[in-house]
Amino acid sequence: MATLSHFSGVKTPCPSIFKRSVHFPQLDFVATVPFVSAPSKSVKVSCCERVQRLVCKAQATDVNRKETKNESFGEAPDELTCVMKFGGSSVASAERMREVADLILSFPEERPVIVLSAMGKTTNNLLLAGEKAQSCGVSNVSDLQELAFIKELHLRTIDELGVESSTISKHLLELEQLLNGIALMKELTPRAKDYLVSFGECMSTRIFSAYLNKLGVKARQYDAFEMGIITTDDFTNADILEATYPAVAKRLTGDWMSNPAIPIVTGFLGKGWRTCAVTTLGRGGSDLTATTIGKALGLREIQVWKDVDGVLTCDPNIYPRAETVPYLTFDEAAELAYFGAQVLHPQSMRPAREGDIPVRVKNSYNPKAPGTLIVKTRDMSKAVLTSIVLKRNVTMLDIASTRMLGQFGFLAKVFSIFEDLGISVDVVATSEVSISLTLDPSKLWSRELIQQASELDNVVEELEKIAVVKLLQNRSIISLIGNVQRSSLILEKAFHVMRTNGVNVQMISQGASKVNISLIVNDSEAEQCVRALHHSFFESDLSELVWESQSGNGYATTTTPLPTLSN
Ligand SMILES: Nc1ncnc2c1ncn2[C@@H]1O[C@H](COP(=O)(O)OP(=O)(O)O)[C@@H](O)[C@H]1O
Ligand SMILES: N[C@@H](CC(=O)OP(=O)(O)O)C(=O)O
Repeated sequence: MATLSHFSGVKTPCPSIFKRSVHFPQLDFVATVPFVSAPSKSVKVSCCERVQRLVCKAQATDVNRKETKNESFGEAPDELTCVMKFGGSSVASAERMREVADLILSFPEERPVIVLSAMGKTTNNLLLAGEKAQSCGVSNVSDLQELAFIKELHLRTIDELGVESSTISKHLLELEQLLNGIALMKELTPRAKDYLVSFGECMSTRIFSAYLNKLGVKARQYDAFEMGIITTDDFTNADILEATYPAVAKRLTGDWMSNPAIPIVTGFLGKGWRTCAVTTLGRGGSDLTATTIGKALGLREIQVWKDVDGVLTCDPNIYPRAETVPYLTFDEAAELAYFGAQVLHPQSMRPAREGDIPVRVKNSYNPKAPGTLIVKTRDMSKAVLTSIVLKRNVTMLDIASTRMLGQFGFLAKVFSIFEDLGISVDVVATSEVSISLTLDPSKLWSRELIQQASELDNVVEELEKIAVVKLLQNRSIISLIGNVQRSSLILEKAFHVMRTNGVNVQMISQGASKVNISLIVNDSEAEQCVRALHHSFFESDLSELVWESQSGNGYATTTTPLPTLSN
């Protein structure tokens, strides 16, 4: 991974050459121009100036190579090197888009595929607009506050970046027509929802691509659903299908070889393989788009640029003193994402792990911060706890067989009920005749509230045919992601914190080879537990404990006073 080299230095405006570059179609800067490393003087310069400088340098130093390499002999351009995904907060305004363009240009050695999310809170606003149109049957959807906000944001951005309003005018018009349709039908199906939210990514990528082209940097916009991202037809939560990888590789590599331009791809979206309709990959799904493209092209690295310094030791909204985790394995990151850390999409590690492609989580607001590097293996010899994750609003079921002894097949019966009802289970603790488990809220949340309630009723009704069932709601899963080789130490310390704070752990689960220990507590106690656990594991010295537990007697004693709950 390259270190961030900021394009700073003596201002070198080169207007004539810059102008020429705009009209010079072969200026495939990413493909063939060897960018020169940054001068050391640190003077803030605009993106425009950077491009001018790149163009000057390219023309001054590489004219011969360029001519012989691509044009005279028709050789293929150098391959694409990495994916850079920028989330909604990274492209929330014209200013942020300029900074992202700057950032991309500050990696002269990279030939990246760019994946973008919708601008800022656009996805939320689109969903809200859809729901209002459906429920209020708005006669004139142009009155919808959310639609007005979306229009204003995108038009202002276009204006401030100086790109043509025609870049997205068709989309804005179509969006309004779609909302009118929803209002008329008073219906917002999951399929319509996915089509509705797709406007966010379709517009952000078009604006950004037009802006790069305006700067003289050749870029090409892609809608993921036209580019080979093929998914199941599970609207609002679709899965990537295998056919995606060859299709995406063929399309992106083919275009790049024949006419190099930075691909700017819509994150989050796909195309259902049966319906051919637009699908979405679940909230935060652009991370998955990025890792999918990384695997499809066999790229060197996948970068996901966020608004935090990397993956942190816990959610900074719960505890602002959370620290950056420098290294994670794919397994740790997947577990962390699955158990609720918003920073990564739950499925996003799968393609990266399959392709063994490192994922780097970086902060677009603070590019110099080293971020988090996620790889296949890492040195765990000193690792105890990596991160604490909280999943709120979880439903727990306590199921005890009505026949108390030796009832083989009991667990199989319980799980077949969940299978039949299509409900995923998260955490399980079991004996031969009883089982406690939590239900995966992400699968339940994607359904309507009423549907959720009746689904829970159905589960209980079915289970009551073979067991006594207790339904416990408003629970939280606190997941301790770390080194299971140190599970005794982790558990000792965690339970000490819980006891000191008077919290009763209602269920605990730890797999043999997993990187995760899950504790279930009441929702109302959960955040305070996370803060106390964080303090205990990350803000006190564990080295003595680690040393003692390694050196033989198996007993680790706590030397630091344990914190009590506080808000
Ligand atoms: N363990 C964690 N590490 C880092 N960020 C976290 C963690 N848990 C929750 N977050 C939240 O995730 C946010 C980043 O994820 P997200 O909003 O999806 O990023 P983006 O939209 O830029 O892709 C952060 O702003 C932070 O509030
Ligand atoms: N825009 C989509 C997809 C996404 O990945 O967004 P973000 O990268 O901002 O989390 C969402 O809000 O869910």
